[in-house]
Amino acid sequence: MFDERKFDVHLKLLALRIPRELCKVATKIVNGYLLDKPRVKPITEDPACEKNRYMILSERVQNSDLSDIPNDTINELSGLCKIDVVPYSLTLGYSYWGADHILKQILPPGVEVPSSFETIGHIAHLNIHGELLPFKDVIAKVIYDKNYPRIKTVVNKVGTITNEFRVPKFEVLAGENNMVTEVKQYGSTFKLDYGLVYWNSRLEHEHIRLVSQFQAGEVICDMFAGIGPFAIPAAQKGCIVYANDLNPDSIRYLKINAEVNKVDGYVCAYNTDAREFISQMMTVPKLEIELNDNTAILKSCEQQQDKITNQDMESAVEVKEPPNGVVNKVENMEGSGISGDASVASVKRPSDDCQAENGSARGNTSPASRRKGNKNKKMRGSEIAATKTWEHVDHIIMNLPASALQFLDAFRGLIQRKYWKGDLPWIHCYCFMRAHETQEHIFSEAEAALGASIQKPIFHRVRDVAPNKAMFCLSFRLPESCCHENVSNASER
Ligand SMILES: C[S@@+](CC[C@H](N)C(=O)[O-])C[C@H]1O[C@@H](n2cnc3c(N)ncnc32)[C@H](O)[C@@H]1O
Repeated sequence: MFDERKFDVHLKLLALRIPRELCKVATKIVNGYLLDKPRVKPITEDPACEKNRYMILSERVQNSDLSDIPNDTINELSGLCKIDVVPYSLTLGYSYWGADHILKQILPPGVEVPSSFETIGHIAHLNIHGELLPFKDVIAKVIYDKNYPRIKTVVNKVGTITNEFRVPKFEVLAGENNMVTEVKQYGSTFKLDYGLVYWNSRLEHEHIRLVSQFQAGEVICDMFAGIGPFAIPAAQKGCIVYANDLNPDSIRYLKINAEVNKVDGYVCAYNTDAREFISQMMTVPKLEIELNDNTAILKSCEQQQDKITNQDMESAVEVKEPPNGVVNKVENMEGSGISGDASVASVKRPSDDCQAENGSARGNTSPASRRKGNKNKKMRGSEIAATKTWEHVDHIIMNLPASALQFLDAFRGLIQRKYWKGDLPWIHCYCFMRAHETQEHIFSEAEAALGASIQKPIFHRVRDVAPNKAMFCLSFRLPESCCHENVSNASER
């Protein structure tokens, strides 16, 4: 590819031959006149005699009579030992120079040298384009050589991201063709195939910033979860996490990561469209509605019976029994020890998949009891099984900045207020803002999608993604007016 010898720089230097045992003292005396180059030791072995060592002098010392060094120094050194000056040749070659130095010599003058890159485990991700494209292989080789063994694969992004999974196309330019890697973020380990799933190491701080707002025991829905950089740390904190992604490979790795980080008991994984996912999370199951209706009927029957019994006490009239079906159904639930959870679990919905993966499905823990979650305590399968997401979710994460605002329409009339307990969820919706846009633009787009006005929104600048484009997180509590009040329209599934 290129001749590495062309980077050789030959230095003609001088060295002092000093008895080995005096080197330490002599170094102090000639301090400031020894060779001072990164990664090159100024004291080396004398090839002719092991009793001596060479003290290599700096390039500033050119005369063998040492006239470049002050007399005082020379006199002090002469008092220590006989001064013996020898010529010394040093070659600084390809292995010595850094990537920046080498690339500057290879690339045309004036171009920006691409010596920095994003690191994902053992992979170096370059973004070589335009005038540098003809040099991509040589750039990759230098970056590989200079960073091996930390970097074992060098890839370049090809074109722009067009697929909905937000995964760039890569070409491997140097090293092994292996895109499966492992990264660590704030104590969590993430395995991933960088060629198949979305990953951005630059979001590390944002992942932790958001998760730091969550409390142990809270219920989190991550609509665009990827391989779990929000979901896994949230679960490690003791949150119950429902994590979804459309990309099946992301979900495969999300499950692997939940296991690797020992939080598979806290994470329920879904592989569907975000709208479908959040709708399934918030839909009150038919059996729940029936149970609710039956309980209401039973209550009214009991009240009726009490009334009749009271009347009976007063005057002997015929007592009407409540409908058999109602009594039997409720008695069966109570008498057989089958809880409401079991009846919910029998409804065919994505949580059945979760049940298969985690040995559980959603159920009926109240927000208050869930808040007792403990970071270090392994959650019992029943706790995640007992979570009814249509009754309470604390936070909903939407990290698909290019279009998450448009997905906010999914919340219109989604929550059945009658079944919901406590505050409505916080929505954390990521978006991009261009230079010509303002926060008000984002805000009105969000309100238009929701069909409701947002109170007290919080804008957080995440990072600049391009000179004229920044990523933001818009956080707000879902407005009450988004809720569906009409219970009779609840899903019949
Ligand atoms: C920007 S990434 C964010 C991933 C992760 N939350 C993170 O912070 O690294 C967006 C994710 O949304 C997923 N995605 C794209 N469209 C989707 C949709 N309609 N429904 C669900 N997930 C979708 C992609 O596969 C991708 O993993």
